[in-house]
Amino acid sequence: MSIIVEQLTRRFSPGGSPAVSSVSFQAPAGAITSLLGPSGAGKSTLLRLIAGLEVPDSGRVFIDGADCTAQPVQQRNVGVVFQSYALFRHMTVRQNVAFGLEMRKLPRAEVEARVDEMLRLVQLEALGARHPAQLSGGQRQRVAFARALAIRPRVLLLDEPFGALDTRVREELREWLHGLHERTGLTTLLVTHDQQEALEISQHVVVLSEGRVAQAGSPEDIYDRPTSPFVASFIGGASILRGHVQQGRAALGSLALAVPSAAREGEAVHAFVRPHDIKLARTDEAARSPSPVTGRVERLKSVGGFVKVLLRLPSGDEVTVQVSRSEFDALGVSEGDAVHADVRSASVFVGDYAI
Ligand SMILES: Nc1ncnc2c1ncn2[C@@H]1O[C@H](COP(=O)(O)OP(=O)(O)OP(=O)(O)O)[C@@H](O)[C@H]1O
Repeated sequence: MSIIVEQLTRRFSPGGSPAVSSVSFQAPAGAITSLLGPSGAGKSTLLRLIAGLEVPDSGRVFIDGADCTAQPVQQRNVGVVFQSYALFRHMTVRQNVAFGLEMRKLPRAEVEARVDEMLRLVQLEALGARHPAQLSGGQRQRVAFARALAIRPRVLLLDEPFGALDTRVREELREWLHGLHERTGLTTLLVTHDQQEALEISQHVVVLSEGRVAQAGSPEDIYDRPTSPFVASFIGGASILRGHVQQGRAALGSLALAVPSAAREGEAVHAFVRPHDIKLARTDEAARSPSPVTGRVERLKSVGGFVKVLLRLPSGDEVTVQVSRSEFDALGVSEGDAVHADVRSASVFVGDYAI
């Protein structure tokens, strides 16, 4: 069941800027769609508008092709999971999962059968008699999923569901959610500010900035073909190079890159270069690189299996390059050394960089 949002706007104060401003997008049926953006971009407000927990000033929400803008939350039949577990502390896991079913006055036997099914689905069969306080954070969040899924929702709406958990549990649950989605096939909207999470888990990504859609597309589109400086800088930890159009190319220090077709001679340009899109080579191997730029290693930082190399280019720009530990060992450079930097890929935009 698809979710379609048309020109949705929500303003919290009459004169203020809208939290969500003329937002339109489609979440394809059966896919996980991420709503990705920095804090304050309007992600949660958008999710709440789709859930029916907020009323839009204008615009429409369609679930499975039907306009549900005027429907209250209970009638939309959506499953929602928030960052805070929002479990009832005085109830057992089973009672928590049964809650929505009892509200809907399902027969006792059916409630019990559905709770068993949900606990199996989230792999918590053995913990039904426990109270939330006796569970780990990850287990509590799985109970929240079981509760949301028990009502057989048409779509699943997730607001930073792993936001309160530590990195390792978060990564485990990301995998777990992937498996859960494969088993249920439910159309899912996931609010996250974590680009890694969005790129890894979803088939469709809607990037939001200041209440508007900055770009929507597949994770590959968003990562490889950012259409604005905002998306290029928000995704992928890129370094920025500044320069001008010279002889139809972006002259960025000693680099010359292709420019967008609209660029005029002499106009300011800037480029975003991702840390793994620069290949480093020793200066005595320069001949192998087609257009090498020589930079100086300012700082080296070892981070787990890779090394971050902070490079100062002759233009004065700084770029961060990421190399695997084994590549770095083979390179054999130290702070202060000169190295050749071969930029393999960059996103070039016309204008000065300003965010
Ligand atoms: N109930 C509210 N009353 C007034 N302003 C609100 C309310 N809810 C959200 N806002 C404002 O709307 C804007 C968008 O907030 P929202 O929570 O949707 O962003 P977000 O992208 O989810 O951010 P975060 O990741 O920090 O939760 C913010 O400026 C926020 O202060």
